[in-house]
Amino acid sequence: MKKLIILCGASGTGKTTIQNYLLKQYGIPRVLTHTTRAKRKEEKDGVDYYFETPASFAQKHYFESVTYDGKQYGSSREGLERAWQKNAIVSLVVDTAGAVEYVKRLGKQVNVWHIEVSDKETLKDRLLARGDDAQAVKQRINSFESQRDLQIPAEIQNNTQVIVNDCWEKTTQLIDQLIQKR
Ligand SMILES: Nc1ncnc2c1ncn2[C@@H]1O[C@H](COP(=O)(O)OP(=O)(O)OP(=O)(O)O)[C@@H](O)[C@H]1O
Ligand SMILES: Nc1nc2c(ncn2[C@@H]2O[C@H](COP(=O)(O)O)[C@@H](O)[C@H]2O)c(=O)[nH]1
Repeated sequence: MKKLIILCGASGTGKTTIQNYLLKQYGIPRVLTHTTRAKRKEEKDGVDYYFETPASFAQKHYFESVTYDGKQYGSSREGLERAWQKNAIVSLVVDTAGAVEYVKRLGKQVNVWHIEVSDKETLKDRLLARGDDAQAVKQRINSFESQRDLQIPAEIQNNTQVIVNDCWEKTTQLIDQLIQKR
């Protein structure tokens, strides 16, 4: 059965870093999604996201879409199928609302990993270290969506794997165990 690993959690917890590790270490492809937010330094269209204008975003058909920190994000069935053509296990980074939607619609094909940190204060430092603008970091950390995503939604609590990403070495040890168990 084709499988989808969903990575969710608050901003700065390390979802994208883990997604990149899965790609590099295990060849697990990423499902690309669409957004209207501005590109960050180093990000590339068609590699990190499909970057859209509000008009081009509105023309696409999405499996699910959300507004997060004032910007639009959406994932498509085509994006998922494209990744599944490369490999039977793929990964997708979405917010917790997206995770709930995928579990509702794809059931046992989905494994949700909720990425957390023990000390919320480290999130701001991580986003600043990533090169994000200080004002944008403040807004992002305080956004309703990032605060909400610190917790696992009740609907998916029983079948979500928690990964506490405080120490990268411990995180990779746990991920290696989870992948090898499969
Ligand atoms: N275990 C860790 N220890 C220290 N820094 C880390 C760790 N994991 C990730 N980081 C760093 O934290 C920053 C944020 O990580 P990342 O971009 O993966 O977070 P994210 O959850 O995808 O955030 P967002 O939702 O805002 O896109 C990056 O600079 C990354 O290198
Ligand atoms: N529900 C969805 N959430 C998505 C999608 N693409 C990304 N995201 C989530 O948005 C926030 C912000 O992302 P960022 O790259 O601007 O930091 C983060 O939680 C992502 O997981 C999507 O298609 N659907």
